[in-house]
Amino acid sequence: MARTIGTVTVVGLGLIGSSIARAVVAQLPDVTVTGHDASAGVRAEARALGLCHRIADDPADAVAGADLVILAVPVGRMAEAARACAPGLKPDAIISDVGSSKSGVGAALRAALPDHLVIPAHPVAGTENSGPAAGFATLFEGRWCIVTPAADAPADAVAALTGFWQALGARIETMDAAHHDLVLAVTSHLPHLIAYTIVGTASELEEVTESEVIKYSAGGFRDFTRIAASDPVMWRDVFLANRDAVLATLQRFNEDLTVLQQAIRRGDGDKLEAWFTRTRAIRRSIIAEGQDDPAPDFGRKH
Ligand SMILES: NC(=O)C1=CN([C@@H]2O[C@H](COP(=O)(O)OP(=O)(O)OC[C@H]3O[C@@H](n4cnc5c(N)ncnc54)[C@H](O)[C@@H]3O)[C@@H](O)[C@H]2O)C=CC1
Ligand SMILES: O=C(O)C(=O)Cc1ccc(O)cc1
Repeated sequence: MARTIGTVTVVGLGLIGSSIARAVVAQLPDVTVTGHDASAGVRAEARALGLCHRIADDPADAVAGADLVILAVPVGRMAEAARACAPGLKPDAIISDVGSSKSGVGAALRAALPDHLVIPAHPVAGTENSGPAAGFATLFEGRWCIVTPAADAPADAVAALTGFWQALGARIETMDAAHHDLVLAVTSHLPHLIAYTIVGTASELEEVTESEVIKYSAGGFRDFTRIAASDPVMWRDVFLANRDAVLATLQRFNEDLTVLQQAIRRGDGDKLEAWFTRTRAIRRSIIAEGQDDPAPDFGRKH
């Protein structure tokens, strides 16, 4: 018989956890959602916002009876969150997460819960904001959710988890955790590192006063400041967890940056123009395939 998910517990009620809770309430009227957060202040805020059917103070109590438990805490906190839930878990519960890196998180969760089924996942959707008030029910609509099951994960459980994310509006891709980490190092982690770098560099340049940074930040720099406002704890953990893939990607990036630096120094306009023509074609092909951001202004609206 196909697995059904009637009760879900979300552990960690920040941007992503609160968005899951809101989306379940909005999209899955037959599913009961319970929430827990280690912070008493966040639990109080979640209660005031009416995010879940129930908010539990104790993690083991929160997961009692849950068919699906989703850990939505920073990557470096996943294992301790799982251990705190362990005494209350149903033997056949599916344990999943939303962490931005997958190999290390999967290994940590399986080590923390050796007798339970762990199916890691990553909704590739978010904003630079954090906390329970920042979430919204439509966050996952039209966005990818990458699921990284172990090769021997039961098919009915994988289908139940992917069906859950599809019900929240997500598109599903299944891949190996190591491949996920390499892809996301390029498409998400490196861009965040570049944004953190460029905003820090600009503020440290003595001739550019802080007021000038603000005054002239209407262009591309403004987009970098949005990304560089992302949660420091979350991103510290992502870079520590996805160290190898980020360092490999950064090596390639530095080599390419040196090529462009050399072209500028040598006055090699052909090289620069050819490079920029190629990158423009990449952007245009992404748009032609309908792969561009379905909500381009989402970061500013919420
Ligand atoms: N922010 C984003 O755009 C995205 C984030 N992610 C991933 O989602 C996860 C959560 O990120 P956000 O929701 O943005 O963070 P957030 O900072 O908004 O929320 C995290 C929450 O986890 C709670 N928490 C920390 N340790 C805990 C523990 N041991 N037990 C219970 N609660 C605990 C915190 O009190 C906080 O309320 C991270 O793993 C991140 O990598 C995934 C996709 C997008
Ligand atoms: O705000 C942005 O531009 C993002 O890139 C959001 C984001 C952050 C982390 C993820 O793992 C997935 C999406």
